[in-house]
Amino acid sequence: MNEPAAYLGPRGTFTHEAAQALFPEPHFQNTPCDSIPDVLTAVDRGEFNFGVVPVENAIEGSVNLTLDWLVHHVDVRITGELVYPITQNLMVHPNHAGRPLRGFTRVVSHPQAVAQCRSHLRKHLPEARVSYVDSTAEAARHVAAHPEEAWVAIGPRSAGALYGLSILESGIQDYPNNFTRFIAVGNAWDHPLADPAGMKSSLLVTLPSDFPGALHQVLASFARLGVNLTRIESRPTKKKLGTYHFFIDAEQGAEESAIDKAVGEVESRGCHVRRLGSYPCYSFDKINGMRPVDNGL
Ligand SMILES: O=C(O)C(=O)C[C@]1(C(=O)O)C=C[C@@H](O)C=C1
Repeated sequence: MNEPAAYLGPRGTFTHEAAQALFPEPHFQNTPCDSIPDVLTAVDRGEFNFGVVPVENAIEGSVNLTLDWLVHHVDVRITGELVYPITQNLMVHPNHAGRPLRGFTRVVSHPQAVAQCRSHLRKHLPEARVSYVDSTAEAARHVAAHPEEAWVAIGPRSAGALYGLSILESGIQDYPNNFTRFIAVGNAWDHPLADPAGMKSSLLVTLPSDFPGALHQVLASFARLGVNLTRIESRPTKKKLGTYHFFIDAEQGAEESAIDKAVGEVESRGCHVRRLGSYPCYSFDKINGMRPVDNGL
């Protein structure tokens, strides 16, 4: 059928790997976009039925660009989630593979990837300047395109293989349990390979005004109805300093209507609640025992 699914590209990003797990080829055709806003906007406009973007990392936390774009620029449904293992690698043009680490002048990567390796970089590449690009695979492509420069890219092994880089070091993230949560957006689809580990609902809650206990009351409604919240994240409304939207992820338990009841209560207190989607959650190791995608390289 070859249904196209958009992902944060170019080929070889972690998001590409996540997209391949969520939307396996040949049934789907994973198609790169240049940035997270491009993926979300293309899905919002109906140019793609499906899209995949990162939303949270175990070390660095939220991918704010994804959260903000979901709130302010598009109206797309979250339709699935994948928690995927992240191994960061230091990769260089083969011309420089024998150079000592301190001889490299520039580190190129996505801000999330750099942040996941901050101590490692301070220790081993203290003099190198950092240049940020829109994805780790873009960083690999950039380093490959400048063989005359002593630059390193941080990113997945698959990007290194795709753009002809040598791996100098693997697993350079500062903490071992590095995972990123990716979301699928757009239309619902049946994942052909796996049973989900569970179901979640994502909600965007905006308080009517700031008064003592406002957020407490919201959380109390979920607690009273026995709804387990797995995440709460605030982002500025961008309208006034000190005002926030709250992203709340709620586990869908046995009592299916509990979330609806909690949302009803919260709305009756004057809060605005936008439902971002109810969706199945996949964990990479549980997708039919698959190992991390190697992009067939
Ligand atoms: O640049 C990539 O490879 C991406 O897929 C983006 C991204 C992110 O934004 O979090 C995805 C996973 C890793 O946490 C690092 C970067």
